[in-house]
Amino acid sequence: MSIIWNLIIIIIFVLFLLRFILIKTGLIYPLKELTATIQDCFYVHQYLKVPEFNESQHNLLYRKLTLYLNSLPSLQHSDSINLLTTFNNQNDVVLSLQPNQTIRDHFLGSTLSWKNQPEPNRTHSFVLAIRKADKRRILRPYLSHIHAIADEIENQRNRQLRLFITAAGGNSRWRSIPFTHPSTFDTMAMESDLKEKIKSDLESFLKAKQYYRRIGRVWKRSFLLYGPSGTGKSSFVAAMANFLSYDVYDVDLSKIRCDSDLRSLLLETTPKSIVVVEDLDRLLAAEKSKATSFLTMSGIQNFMDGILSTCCGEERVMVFTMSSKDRVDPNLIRPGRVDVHIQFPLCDFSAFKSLASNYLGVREHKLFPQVEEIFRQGASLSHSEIGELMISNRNSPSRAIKSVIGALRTDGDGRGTEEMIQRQRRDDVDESHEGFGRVKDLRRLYSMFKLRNNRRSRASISPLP
Ligand SMILES: Nc1ncnc2c1ncn2[C@@H]1O[C@H](COP(=O)(O)OP(=O)(O)OP(=O)(O)O)[C@@H](O)[C@H]1O
Ligand SMILES: [Mg+2]
Repeated sequence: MSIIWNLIIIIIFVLFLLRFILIKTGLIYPLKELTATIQDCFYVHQYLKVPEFNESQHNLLYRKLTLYLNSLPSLQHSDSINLLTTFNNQNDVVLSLQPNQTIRDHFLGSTLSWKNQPEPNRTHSFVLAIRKADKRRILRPYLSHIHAIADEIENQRNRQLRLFITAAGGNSRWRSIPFTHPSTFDTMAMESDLKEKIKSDLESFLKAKQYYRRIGRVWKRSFLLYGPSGTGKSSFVAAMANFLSYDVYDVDLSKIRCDSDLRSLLLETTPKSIVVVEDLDRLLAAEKSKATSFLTMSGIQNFMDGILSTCCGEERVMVFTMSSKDRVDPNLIRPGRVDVHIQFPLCDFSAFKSLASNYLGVREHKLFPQVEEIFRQGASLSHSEIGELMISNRNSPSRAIKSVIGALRTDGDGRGTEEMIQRQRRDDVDESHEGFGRVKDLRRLYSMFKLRNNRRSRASISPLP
């Protein structure tokens, strides 16, 4: 009896070992193929051909089939496949069947196989082998399934992001233009840990529909980006939109007359979008000073809570930017209303190196130790100021870095700050006719003064519980 038990244990062990080896070496896939081919021998098949051309015209079904078959997970296990990039998006690598390659698919419990068959006139056809017994039951639903999946892939690929802006005149309508901002998380000069945290926060948000439903919360995530002017808050919003493939709705509160205007604007936004309110602190201060404003604090809070958005779909990200958290009512940015606070500090040495690598293509330079020393002494400028110097001297990295050193030095002993203030004053005159221009510039001046005292603040993300 014990011999039989030992034998059983040995057989189980050998089977496990064999399975492990097959999986590790990838031999499991050709083996599965072989079993499926042997099984197929016991069925009678019908062959249906989908040619690339219908007389001289492109066959639409062939095109959709190409998209569908290239998306099948089983394609990844094939011995050899073509790797292609699409015209629209060069980062989008697609797999494709090679001539005479066969791929299996499973649908409603049936196994089907497709062969990419070259034709004599340099065109191709896909040939479907379907079991005769299954044809009546599955052929129609299978073709509809192929159409649906191909359409979905096509929509995803062709999706052109749009930027919606509040139309002038206060009639609460959005106007949209293609959103082509090139900013991505890769081009943002900020701490890499912070970037990774934000990316994984956004990724886990995307997957959390059921979770939000279960805990009874609106499926949205709110971010507060705060920091001095030119430190990348707006670029970061664009990077988020590109990362998530979301449209951007830029809410200009100065054009909103009352709470109901704000409500109807929000109701007109679509799911999978980022709703942005820039310079919230400045706008709130301006609203307060207005003699007659029908936009109330509770209206703004309801808007931020996104309660209204539940009736027209969820999956929204809301972003508020401001120069400093200190000047707004803490209740406005309390946990639950704003989930993640991200600080955008002035440029430090590590951000300078990212900018130099991005704008000038230099990762190391003999002037870097000098730059580091100046940063260590407390000098700093905004990313946009340093970026501008680099762009205007992009043909000579040494000149660019020297001009940054010069700007940091002048700023360090105070002359730069004065110069910048003068420059701001000139801008002030130019912009003062534009509603909030003066308030914005005063804010910029304020950040220039702060610049001298508070250079070395580090980037931080503070997710609220
Ligand atoms: N962290 C950064 N990384 C890379 N580029 C940056 C960064 N910060 C700013 N820039 C560059 O500086 C310019 C201005 O940045 P941006 O408009 O995003 O700043 P901001 O914080 O929104 O300023 P403001 O508060 O005045 O609106 C952009 O062209 C951007 O390319
Ligand atoms: Mg901005």
